Amino acid sequence: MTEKTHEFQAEVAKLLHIVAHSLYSQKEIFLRELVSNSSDACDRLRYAALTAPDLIEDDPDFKVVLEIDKEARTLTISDNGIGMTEQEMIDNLGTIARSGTSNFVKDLNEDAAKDVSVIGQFGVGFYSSFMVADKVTVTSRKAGSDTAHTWSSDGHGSFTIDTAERAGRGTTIVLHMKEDAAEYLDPHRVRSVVKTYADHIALPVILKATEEDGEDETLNTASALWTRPKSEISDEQYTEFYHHVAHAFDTPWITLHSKVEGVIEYSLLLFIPEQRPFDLFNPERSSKLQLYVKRVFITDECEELIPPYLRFLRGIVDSEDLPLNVSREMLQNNPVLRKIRSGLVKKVLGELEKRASKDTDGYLAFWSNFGAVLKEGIYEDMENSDRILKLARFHSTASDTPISLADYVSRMKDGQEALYYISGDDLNALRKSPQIEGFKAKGIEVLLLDDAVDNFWLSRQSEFDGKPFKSVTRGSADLDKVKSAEEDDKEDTQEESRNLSTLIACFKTALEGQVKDVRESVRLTDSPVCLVADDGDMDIHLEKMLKAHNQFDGAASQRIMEINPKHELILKLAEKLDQDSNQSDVAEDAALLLLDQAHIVEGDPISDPVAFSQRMARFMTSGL
Ligand SMILES: Nc1ncnc2c1ncn2[C@@H]1O[C@H](COP(=O)(O)OP(=O)(O)OP(=O)(O)O)[C@@H](O)[C@H]1O
Repeated sequence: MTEKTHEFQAEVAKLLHIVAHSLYSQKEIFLRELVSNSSDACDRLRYAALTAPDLIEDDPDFKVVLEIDKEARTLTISDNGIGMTEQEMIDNLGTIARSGTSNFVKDLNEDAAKDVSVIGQFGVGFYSSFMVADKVTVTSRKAGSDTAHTWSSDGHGSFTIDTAERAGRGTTIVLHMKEDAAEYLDPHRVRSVVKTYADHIALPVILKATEEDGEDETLNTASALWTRPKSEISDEQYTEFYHHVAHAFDTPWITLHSKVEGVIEYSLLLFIPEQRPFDLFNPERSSKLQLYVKRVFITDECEELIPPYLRFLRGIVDSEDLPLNVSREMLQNNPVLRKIRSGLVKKVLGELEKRASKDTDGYLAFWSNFGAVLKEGIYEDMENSDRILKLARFHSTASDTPISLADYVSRMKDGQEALYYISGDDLNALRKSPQIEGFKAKGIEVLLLDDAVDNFWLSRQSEFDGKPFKSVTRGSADLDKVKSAEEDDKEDTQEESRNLSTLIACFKTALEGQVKDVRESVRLTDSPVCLVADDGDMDIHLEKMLKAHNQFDGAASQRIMEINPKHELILKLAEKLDQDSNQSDVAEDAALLLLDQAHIVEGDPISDPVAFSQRMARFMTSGL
């Protein structure tokens, strides 16, 4: 066969340009990436060989071999893993296949990209070779096949594929080192890089002797990290293992390493990242936790291992009880896995509870990264919803930092019976909502729920600590039971409400068909009017959110317009009407203007902008 030339996918070409020109000082990570890929390739073959043992019969000892050739200026990384077919090389080494990653690269600007911790998140992986090499060849033979192919590229726009010879299965990568990367042709340097970044790799990483009479040297400990005693594992080794399993660059916030013994037996080494992975909100909500059985990697796509609301966890679980030849189908509804899953959930929630009380700042940072995901558990995991609710933190009118519901309850006023909240998607807008004015004036705290997921769990969880959740944009505000510091005197209120009855009647006529009712408000102090939902209707913001997600198919409920009985505008209008009943045209204009204004405050469109502006002009003219 003759050599065939292929163009890189546009995003790969862009990525390669960024990688080759990266100012990143830790170029040595290329070796970690390549050794890590080799180790993954061996893991995958070990798994495949459980059902097809002849795949590895001729060469059963998995290993990665490094070879330095100073004269040729090459560093070679070989493995006897699963290998790649011609098509797999084209796909894996010419495109970015992982979902979400491609778009991420497309939108990446070069300045941000110089920071490898940004590009590292989506796995620059194999392509990091071009940080140190100006030419890379990959020769691979798939296990079970007798043909091999060589992929070759200088990283500029295209690569070639040709047929090749390779003695056995596996992959060999030859890096032709750049002038400024000569240090990686020095055995000392290679040894130290492997020690630092790949000591946790569970198979031997061997450096071939450079001299005829020298001896090959195994550079790493070569046993699965989680099988070693905790006391023998340094923080750095944990972090490196985390980088390997999570394809991440940050330092884990929490590392959980333990062995569970009893009816079922398993080891776990779990991490909670410090930074939010870029694909956390992918619609699949899939977990990346790796499942091993007796040290053999089985899969990193096991939905049964951990619920989606803990999908930010990284790491491994190694079971002693599952059979080695467990198939993906057997993992579904498996009682052993169910027990492991429940154990993992308890362990993680327990650790989060500990941190929430001991490390408030760390916990709040965790919460801002992963809180919106963890909250999914409040409605998905009935068994643990109370625990998760206690772990949840929320913005509120009384605090600049998010608070717990226990904090909220401890600050409830005498006579206050509910936990009040307002939901929406813009925290700043929520803070300024007219519906919370009266609560603020009475010193009653209101939770500001600005995550879309809040509306979901609220539909399942009606109370906390025996007290109901109540939306401030729905139903009556029942603020009367709570006294503020300087409560207005009662007679005054009665006087004013008497004066408003004509105005309210006039407003009702003017807004017929547009609102369900017009009534006096106890929740307003500064704004003249606001809209609220009737007791039996859907909360305003919930309805809005469902509409935005095309999940609302009922007829929109009409709102109640509440008017502020102490607002100057309302009082003046009422006075005018009481003095001269011919002023009802003015009151009608005012009603329509105020309704439009209330819609604007809610961030909703107004039904007739032309009529609105004409009315506004009339009103302003009459005021001049
Ligand atoms: N030594 C190897 N043997 C077999 N397949 C390999 C080898 N190296 C790379 N691959 C294949 O190429 C793909 C792309 O590798 P690359 O390092 O770019 O990304 P990755 O390993 O999937 O993710 P990450 O970069 O985050 O580690 C791998 O998923 C794997 O399928």
